Amino acid sequence: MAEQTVYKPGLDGVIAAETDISYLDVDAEEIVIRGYELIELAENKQYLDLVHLLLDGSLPEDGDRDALEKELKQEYSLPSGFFKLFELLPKHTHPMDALRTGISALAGYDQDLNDRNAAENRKKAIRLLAKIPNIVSNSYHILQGKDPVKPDESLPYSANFLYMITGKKPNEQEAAFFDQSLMVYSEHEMPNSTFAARVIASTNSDIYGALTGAVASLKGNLHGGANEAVMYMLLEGETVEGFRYLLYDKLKKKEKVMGFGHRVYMKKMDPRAALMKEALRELAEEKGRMDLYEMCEAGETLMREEKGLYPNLDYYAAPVYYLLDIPIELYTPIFYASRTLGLCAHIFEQHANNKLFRPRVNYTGPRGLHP
Ligand SMILES: CC(=O)SCCNC(=O)CCNC(=O)[C@H](O)C(C)(C)COP(=O)(O)OP(=O)(O)OC[C@H]1O[C@@H](n2cnc3c(N)ncnc32)[C@H](O)[C@@H]1OP(=O)(O)O
Ligand SMILES: O=C([O-])CC(=O)C(=O)O
Repeated sequence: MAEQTVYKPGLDGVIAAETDISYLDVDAEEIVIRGYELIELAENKQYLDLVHLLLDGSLPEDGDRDALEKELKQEYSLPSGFFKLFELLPKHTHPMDALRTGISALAGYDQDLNDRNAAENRKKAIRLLAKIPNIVSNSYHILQGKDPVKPDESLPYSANFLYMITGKKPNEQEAAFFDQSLMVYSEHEMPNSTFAARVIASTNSDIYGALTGAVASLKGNLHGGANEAVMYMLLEGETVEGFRYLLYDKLKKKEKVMGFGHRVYMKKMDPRAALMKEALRELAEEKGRMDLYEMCEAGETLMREEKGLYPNLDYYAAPVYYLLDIPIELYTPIFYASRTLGLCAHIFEQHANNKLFRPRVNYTGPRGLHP
């Protein structure tokens, strides 16, 4: 007789892996990343420190961060002729689709595609972390009929990413909030995209394939695509009253309100959203856009009172990106670019201790039919 197992729709609450990368401890309100707490890291460290933590196993010590940054800068450029790929795409292609195409294409340029020793894995991750911001920014510019923006090696890693997107050198505050957003987006245990990447990696498929699948997963508006959707909603609302009206209307029509709810946090605020809310307050004050902050707060209050739902990271990251002058279609690609870090760590872990993912089903169809 077949072994009896319990069916959990959406694998809700199911343990899918053993990992030493990260863990959401909802009761303790901690996002544990290799033993450290993500919010504390985001308040005190930089994205490159997290890169060092996730790829090299520890926070950087004297000189390590600079050395890492140097390695990344050496890998910024894309293979010659690579941008032609984006010239061939229809102009209305979404940047997430362009990114998916770009990552997939990188596989062909990797001479050691299936080499998986620790040194080679690290090299692949560095290459991807260096090149993906270039793909995100410049596939967008090319689709817009503009010239690509060359990376500026005089800028720190994340400031350069923001510069390649906007074409303007960010000031210190803008660069710091952008870097902080990359930190909070970098890794989050077992979301759909990480699971998708690990499922693909578990067939012994290569890192580019696993990352390509993860782009498709992260694009959906129940996952990463929500940050872009939040901003369109805020713009449609226009004012506090307009936004409240829009949200009431969505709730009345039983539509989901993007940026609220979370499979793991459920009825609690995502700790990362609280950090981005504070970033939004400071940026809004600086840029004279407290109206945007007030709209977001009004939405937060309404959703708590009406539905008992709390904001997730996407709700507050979206208006932060708006105030950083980032085009809305790039919000989800930026999330992905940052998450490349966590995804690489998970793919390496899957390859190092692999068991093919292959679950079973509860069959609900007919039997005994004949042609
Ligand atoms: C960084 C990130 O990727 S975070 C996630 C970003 N995604 C979003 O913001 C999209 C909006 N949120 C959602 O759709 C959900 O909260 C999810 C997908 C994130 C989590 O979903 P699940 O754990 O599967 O919960 P599910 O969608 O079944 O929701 C449970 C109940 O809460 C309601 N609910 C959950 N989120 C929302 C929401 N944002 N707006 C309105 N109602 C909601 C559902 O309608 C459902 O109600 P019901 O039981 O009366 O049918
Ligand atoms: O954990 C999840 O399901 C989604 C999420 O917040 C993330 O990927 O950052």
